[in-house]
Order: sequence, then structure tokens, then C-alpha cells
Amino acid sequence: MGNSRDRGGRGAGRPSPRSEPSSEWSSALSTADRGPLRLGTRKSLMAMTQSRLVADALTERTGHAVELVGVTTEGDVSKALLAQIGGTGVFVNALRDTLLAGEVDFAVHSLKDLPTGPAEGIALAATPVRDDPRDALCGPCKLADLPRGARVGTGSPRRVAQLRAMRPDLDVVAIRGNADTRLRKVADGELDAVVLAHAGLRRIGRLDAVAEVFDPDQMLPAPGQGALALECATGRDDLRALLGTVDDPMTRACVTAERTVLAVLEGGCSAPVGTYAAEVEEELHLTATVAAFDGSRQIRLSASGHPDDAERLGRDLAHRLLAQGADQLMGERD
Ligand SMILES: NCc1[nH]cc(CCC(=O)O)c1CC(=O)O
Repeated sequence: MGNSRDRGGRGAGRPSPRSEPSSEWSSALSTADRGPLRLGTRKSLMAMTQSRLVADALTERTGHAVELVGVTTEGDVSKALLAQIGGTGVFVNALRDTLLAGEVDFAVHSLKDLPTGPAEGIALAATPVRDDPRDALCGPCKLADLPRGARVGTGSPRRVAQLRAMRPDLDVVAIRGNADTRLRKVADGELDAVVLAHAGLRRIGRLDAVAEVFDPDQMLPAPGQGALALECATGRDDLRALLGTVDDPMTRACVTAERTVLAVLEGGCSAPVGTYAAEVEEELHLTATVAAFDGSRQIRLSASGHPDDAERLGRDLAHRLLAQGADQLMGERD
């Protein structure tokens, strides 16, 4: 597939700089005994930052050194291709290929970029504690203070629909590109504001650009937004316990509920579906919305249940959304 891989970072080709003997983990780990764990990551600043955080957390908990291996994905190479193939999975497939080829031990993804369907030979090994899942408005002022007809950029139908529902007068403009590119359009005056994920802005050190963080009551985030996913090949039982040291079960329950809603609604990352699950008094509280692209109508429902029933909670809520006409709102489906 023409992926290029850069052996970067510390430890490449040298003896492992493992700080502790870490007998507990290394005894079970065939590959890591021979050197640092190889972490496959996209090469963007956001991806490298979040991968470095995961690497450091793993090293702290297990004593294993972790080496970042940058992989170029189709989504990074071609914006045209991204539009053409619709986005689903483009950032993910190249990383999964390197896992299956045994070129890296595990990969770190933004969880919201993962397609909801299972991937053959790939296991979700850990979901670390989630960062802030909310969306943020980046511009000169809060949404309510933007002038009538202000130009607000976003690439996501979910954000478009919810923005239009709050401010039907705005000129919502479709944009692509990484967060830095989008922020530059505001700085250059091409746009009045853009909407981006708070978690991503934090990771690239651009929280200074945030004018307002949307409460989930105003704008429900994308399923899995703000969370990370560690994947490894299904055969790597030696790795599962080690990677599991950075897993957060409540994050996993929340994103399971959110992504099940999306899966049942058969929406990809381009569907106008917003969700938010969180722990409330030891229960999992899930809210989901499906919104018409023009913002004219929204269906929004909530449910609570035990975190162990996250999948059922998501499935039941999705079926209630469908019973209220969600698929009409999502577009022309027969
Ligand atoms: N689709 C790109 C993408 N994938 C993950 C994030 C943000 C960070 C996250 O949700 O973990 C972003 C950028 C954005 O939506 O602003």
C-alpha cells in the first residue's frame, strides 16, 4: 500500500533503555524482550502527541520502553482521496496493515476515527481515560455573539446540523484539513469561526483559540470523541495484559454505548449522529441525537443503565431513535 515508515525516536536499533527489570511483564512478552515496544501512529502533531502520552503511561506502569513508528495513511496523503472514499477508516487502515504485518506491536488511534464494524485480526486492547469529549468554537467570540450570517467552518454533518439548529442564520461552510489548517482560515479572515474537538486542540497546544466550549446540551459530540484506542493483532495475547494497564473500564463502557448507537444507525463518521455517555451516580447515562442536515429537526433521547450493559443501552436507544424517524432525518435511505 506504499506506506512509509520512519523509525523515529529513542531506542531504535539500540538496546532497550528499559528503566526497570519489570519481570512481571517482560516474562510474558516475547517481542519486548528483544527491544522496545513498537507503537504505530499517524505522523500528525495531534497523533504523535497522543501516542507519546500513551507511550509514557505504558512505560511508567510497566517499565517497558516504547518506540514511536510513524505511518503515513491514505487520509494524510490525499485530501481528494479522503473526499472520494468518504473518510471511513482512511486514517486507520494503514496502521492496521502494519499491525497485521507484525511491523509494529500496537497502534494508537483517535477512537472516533475507528469504523464501528469489527476488523479481522485486530483487537481493541485498551481505551485509556478519555479526554474532554466536547466540541469547541474557535473564533473571536461566543456563538451567540457572532453576527448574523457569520461564516463558520466545519467538515462534519453532525456539527453542521447542530450549529444550524442553534443558529439558522449562520453561513455554515464545509472545510477539510487538520486542526491547524482550519484555525488558519480564521486567522486569515476567510472564516469567522470553526468548530473543532476540544481534545484535539489541547493535544496540539491550541486551547488559546477556543472562544466557547459547547455543553453536550447544545452540541452532542461524535461517538468516541476525545477517547483513544490501542489496537493489537488478535494473536498477541502476550501484549494484552501489558496494554491493559492503561485501560479505563468506564471509558470503554461509555464509548461502547456511543459507538453502538452509531453502528445500529449504520452511520459512519460522516453521519449527523451525536452521542454522549458518562457515569452518573454509578450508572451509565447515554444521550444521542440524530439531526436533519439543515437543522430543521432533531430527535434527541436519553437512557440510563448499568455500565456492563453498555452495548444493550446503545442498541435500545438507537432503536428508539429509529422508531421516531431517525433514518428519514439521516438521509434518503430506502
Ligand atoms: N476527524 C479528525 C479527528 N479525529 C480526532 C479528532 C479530535 C480528537 C479526538 O476526538 O480524540 C479530530 C479532529 C476534530 O474533530 O477536531
